[in-house]
Amino acid sequence: MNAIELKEINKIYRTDEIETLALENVNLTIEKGEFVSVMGPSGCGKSTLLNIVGLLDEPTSGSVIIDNTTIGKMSDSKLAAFRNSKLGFVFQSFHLINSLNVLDNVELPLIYRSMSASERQRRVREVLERVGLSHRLRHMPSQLSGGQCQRVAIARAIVGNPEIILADEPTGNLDSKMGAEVMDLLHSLNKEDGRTIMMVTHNEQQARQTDRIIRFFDGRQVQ
Ligand SMILES: Nc1ncnc2c1ncn2[C@@H]1O[C@H](COP(=O)(O)OP(=O)(O)OP(=O)(O)O)[C@@H](O)[C@H]1O
Repeated sequence: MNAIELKEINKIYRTDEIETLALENVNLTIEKGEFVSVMGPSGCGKSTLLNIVGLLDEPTSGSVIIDNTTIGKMSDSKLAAFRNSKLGFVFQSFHLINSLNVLDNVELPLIYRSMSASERQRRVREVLERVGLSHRLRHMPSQLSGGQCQRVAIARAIVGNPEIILADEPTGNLDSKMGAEVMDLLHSLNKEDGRTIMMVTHNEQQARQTDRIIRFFDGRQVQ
């Protein structure tokens, strides 16, 4: 079973003056339960790829298939609901809401689901326990270390129980010890919970610990 399939993906950014071919004929299959790294030099198209897989941007041509559903023309609300149920996002700079405490940040993806408040609270506490932050529920992001912020962000990414986690340089802003903790957590979400993970990274050592490295150069897959 495949979690992610890309077929003949091209992405061209057009402005008045220039056209940039950011992805060229990308074909990619990621199986359910795989942990894959995406590597390549700055500007080679990694973020563009992650945005397309994450349904945050559309390819210029080609097809995107997530969990056996071909993403065609869906209304914005259908697409948002699909994204919300299938995909969890983790970013380099955490993207937490600074004015909300840990509990409220993690609850956000559940707000639009038909779920009772008590069920939401139960689920939020469960995932915060999963990432080892049960003792920091009422802290604000500014009162947490970088590694803790990223663990809150991971809890938020998994609270809706998505099968796929997309991580864009998840340890890029962390020192090596905190980075290793975050990587351990991602590996356990993959091995123990069976989630598919696609991670962009510049860290060769972390990439080698994943099942497969996909390398890009100049918008093309090189192996
Ligand atoms: N909105 C945009 N408009 C025009 N060109 C863009 C846009 N976004 C990205 N590009 C171009 O597309 C190419 C791929 O960019 P992308 O951000 O995907 O690279 P990247 O591999 O993620 O780089 P980095 O490692 O530096 O984050 C680059 O040449 C970039 O300049």
